[in-house]
Amino acid sequence: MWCPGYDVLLNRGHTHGKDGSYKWLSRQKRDVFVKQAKFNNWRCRSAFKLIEIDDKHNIFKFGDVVVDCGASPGSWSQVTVDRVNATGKNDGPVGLVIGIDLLPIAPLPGAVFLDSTDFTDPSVLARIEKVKETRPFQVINTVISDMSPNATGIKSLDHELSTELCLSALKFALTVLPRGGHFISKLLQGQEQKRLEILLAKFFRTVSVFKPKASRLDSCEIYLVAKKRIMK
Ligand SMILES: C[S@@+](CC[C@H](N)C(=O)[O-])C[C@H]1O[C@@H](n2cnc3c(N)ncnc32)[C@H](O)[C@@H]1O
Repeated sequence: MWCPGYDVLLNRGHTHGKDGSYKWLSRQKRDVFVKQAKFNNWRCRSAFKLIEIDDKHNIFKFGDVVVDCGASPGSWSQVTVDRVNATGKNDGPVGLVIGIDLLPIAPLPGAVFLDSTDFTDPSVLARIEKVKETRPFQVINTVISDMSPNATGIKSLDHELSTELCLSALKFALTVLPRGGHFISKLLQGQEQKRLEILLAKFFRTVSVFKPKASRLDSCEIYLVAKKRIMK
């Protein structure tokens, strides 16, 4: 999905004050993805990561049901709602996004949010099943997870905590996904990455590692993209 300014990755890093003097901008202010997210009404810059992932890997289809783990403030859910709903056709397929997060999430048409909810809580599956009472659906086509642990700053520990979140999303995905379903998860890189890739390859036809341009270069996050669930 192209949007104005999207390809402009470099910024000068400074602006001029009223008196013509140089003023250095904070990283947030000179970040083109932050500006572009505001322009496009995405709730945060993370939206562009999912846009890149889906543009490259063709994950979402009209009518899909997607579970978004770690959904707050909701930009991945916004992108997903856009991509699973046929636009301009009243009789087009209607998709659904079910977002879960520890934090509150502002309502979004096309999505149902279970906020203030720990995704690792065993009751989550039952709560998602309950969504069917108000928004009936047949299957969950894709599970996406952008869950991040509270960073400790200790790289190996952050990796361990991120691996646990990735594994809990995978366990859920393997419980709910039908043959052909897809799974995307953030991972803070570290020694378990290869083992996770090997594990994913047992359950999905293709597994790739993706670092979106919108992901900060100094961040050790990558995304594992596992396509087409295999049923043995
Ligand atoms: C990077 S943010 C997600 C941003 C989101 N993808 C978006 O585009 O708006 C990571 C989120 O993971 C959530 N999270 C971390 N651990 C979680 C858990 N155990 N259960 C639910 N959410 C969790 C955090 O609360 C945080 O909101």
